[in-house]
Amino acid sequence: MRIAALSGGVGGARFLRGLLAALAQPARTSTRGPGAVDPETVDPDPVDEVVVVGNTADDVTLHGLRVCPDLDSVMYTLGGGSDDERGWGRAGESSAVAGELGRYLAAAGTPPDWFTLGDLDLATHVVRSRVLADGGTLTAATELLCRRWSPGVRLLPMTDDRVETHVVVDAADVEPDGASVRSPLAAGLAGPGERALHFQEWWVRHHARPPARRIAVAGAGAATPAPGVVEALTGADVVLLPPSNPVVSLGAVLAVPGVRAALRATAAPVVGVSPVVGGAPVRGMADACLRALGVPTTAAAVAELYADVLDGWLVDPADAPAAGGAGDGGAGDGGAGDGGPLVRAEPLLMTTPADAARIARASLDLAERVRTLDLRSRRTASVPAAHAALVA
Ligand SMILES: O=c1nc2n(C[C@H](O)[C@H](O)[C@H](O)CO)c3cc(O)ccc3cc-2c(=O)[nH]1
Repeated sequence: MRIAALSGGVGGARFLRGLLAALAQPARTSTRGPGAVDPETVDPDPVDEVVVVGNTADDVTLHGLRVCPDLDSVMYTLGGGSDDERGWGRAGESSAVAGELGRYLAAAGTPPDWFTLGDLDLATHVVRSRVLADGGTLTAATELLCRRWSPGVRLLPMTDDRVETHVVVDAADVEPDGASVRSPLAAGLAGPGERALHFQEWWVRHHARPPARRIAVAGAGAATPAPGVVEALTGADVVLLPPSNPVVSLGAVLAVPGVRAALRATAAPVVGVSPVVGGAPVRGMADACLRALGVPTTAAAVAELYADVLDGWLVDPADAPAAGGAGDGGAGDGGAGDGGPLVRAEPLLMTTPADAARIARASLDLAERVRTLDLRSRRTASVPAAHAALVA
């Protein structure tokens, strides 16, 4: 079995860690007792490969280094080197270089005090930037970095082209200063009385507080999928959409037209896990991003963003009555309507690795159920307008 997944940062990475744990366990419990494995209970369809297509629209160039937060979150988390408490970067990190950089740049009047690159993490960005400066691709850099981490998946950037999410805000809400990110991709995004902020500046520096008038995944419209991405999605037996941010993470991956086209074309069941539980994002500030698109923070509204690609939708029991879609009458099934994906309920708060493994197993079970039913006709023919509007 070949599994392909799209991913953002921490939410996607933790789901994927659960997926690998679930795949490492026998599918059913032996009748001979805990720990024993009956030959007939071993999963008859072993997993050949898991390919992860990572979001690169959060990427930012700082101090001349290309930083790829979402690819790194997946790589560190699956490679056992992430700082799980903080949610990003390396475990056991220090910040001596950042401190010294701060002293140099404060003297120049441009303190970069809102985005910290740790000492260990810096090595990752140096290696990546060196590959890129030598004319290599982000795919090649990612492959090289993953050789050190052995994440247990094939990690691919969504594209080798430069794509960056920018958030257009009211100019009166944010004063420009020397610590702002400058990016050539911001050109032309802001109209009169507006300012385009690099996503990291809006998210990390301003905590997503300045209301977003628009969110633009700049460069996506002209970008092509990185080598292997289309093949992984069209050749997969199952495609999973983890509980990542549906706008700036999975929305950005799907903003690359060839990626969305591959998902629309794949014969594999596409199953998503809701990032919204009880009307609130499970982590991060996804509600601020959804608001910019005019989309309510509900599991049903997020499913609508994926309506042209989604066959199965895992929601929390708290959201099941309102989740829409089609139920199949199975245990834990929360759907009721006629159209849309097959909806199933499963507690989605991912507090422990065991929760992540259980949720991943439930998503694979739902994919299996989708496979036995003919649900592809429930997908919509056109790309949902709110997601289409992200492409710039
Ligand atoms: O809130 C922060 N998030 C930081 N993040 C997290 C991050 O940029 C965002 O949370 C994600 O991009 C959103 O998915 C980093 C990620 C990296 O890979 C490398 C460095 C950082 C630094 C910060 C930081 O200083 N503050």
